[in-house]
Amino acid sequence: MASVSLESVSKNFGTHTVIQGVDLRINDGEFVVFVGPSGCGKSTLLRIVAGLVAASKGVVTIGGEDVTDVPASRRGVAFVFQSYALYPHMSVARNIGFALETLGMAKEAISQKVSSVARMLKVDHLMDRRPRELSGGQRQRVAIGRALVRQPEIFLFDEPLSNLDSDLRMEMRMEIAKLHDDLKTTMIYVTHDQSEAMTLADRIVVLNHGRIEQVGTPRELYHTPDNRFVASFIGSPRMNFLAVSPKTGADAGTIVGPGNLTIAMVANNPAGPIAEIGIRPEGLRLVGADQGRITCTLERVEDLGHEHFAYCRITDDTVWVIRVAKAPAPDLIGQAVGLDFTDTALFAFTADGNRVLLSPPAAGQSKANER
Ligand SMILES: Nc1ncnc2c1ncn2[C@@H]1O[C@H](COP(=O)(O)OP(=O)(O)OP(=O)(O)O)[C@@H](O)[C@H]1O
Repeated sequence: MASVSLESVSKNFGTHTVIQGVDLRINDGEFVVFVGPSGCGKSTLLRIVAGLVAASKGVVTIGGEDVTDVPASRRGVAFVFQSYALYPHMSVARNIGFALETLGMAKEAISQKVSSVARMLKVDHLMDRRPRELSGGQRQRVAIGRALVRQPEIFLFDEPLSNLDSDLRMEMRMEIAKLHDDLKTTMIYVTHDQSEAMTLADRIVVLNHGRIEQVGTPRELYHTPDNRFVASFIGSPRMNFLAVSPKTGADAGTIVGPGNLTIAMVANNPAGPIAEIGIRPEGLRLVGADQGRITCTLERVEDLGHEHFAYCRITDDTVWVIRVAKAPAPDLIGQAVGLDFTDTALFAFTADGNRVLLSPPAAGQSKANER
């Protein structure tokens, strides 16, 4: 096991800066997931840790040792790619054991290690097959087996499950979580998939334009995002937002918005005026037109079986999504409805996207339950 630290790491490809001054410490045995929009630099950052891409600036440390100039093969890391990258002409057994062959390990020892890894990953009945004779899930298990057999200090996964269908993804996700529980090896994992990030990670790193927006546990990011970017990125369906105007003068201490919305707030917030509020789909309740705190038009309902999503138009360019347990009556579509919520469900943001508190935290309240 090993810790990883990145200090002021940047990467340029020509004039294009892809990673900008990243500082990050990953603890021994931790499972850290990188998320962020396409092209934000997740894979590049992972490759910098692996040594497959050289940082333009900064220092990479693994297990306390500066490895910035150490080649990938001597960093004690194993990489699992989205594309599996198996050797097509080799059997499953040779694919898994090949790295040990190149190290010059004795045949008998390789065979024992390969068998034990193959049993663990449930591919021991496929040892003589070639990769083309395997399903996507089986190929990914072999790719993980190939990494596992080397007993690396750190596992790096770059979207390992994105070629699999949703059932297999779920199954493999549970197996990767179990692997981490059993081995307790440091793992860094890149994904586009929210549920993978939320369920696998000890901590999630949210990247945007090559910078870290926030690092935290899945719960911290969901309940106490630092800014609008993280608030909108974490959560599916995403948080609802609405532009609002804080009142001044005699009415200071209230925000007003469309649909007769009025919200009490701290007057003269030191971080700057509140420009936008946010609320998650489960923080809203659909009620009668004149019973809610905001009036809107019910436009559409999606039925997912166990839950429903109602889409309500608040203004010409704002539609909110509400998670409802029971589908509203079909004749309500196109009609005015009300939305109710408590202030504790609200998030507030300044015009430059920083999150601010609507009311001062109660004495002794921690960041984890701050809203
Ligand atoms: N070898 C390279 N040469 C030039 N530009 C590159 C190279 N590798 C990556 N990039 C650019 O760096 C940026 C970040 O790419 P990267 O693959 O790290 O993003 P990502 O967040 O993993 O994206 P995705 O989620 O789409 O896989 C992109 O703009 C990409 O085009």
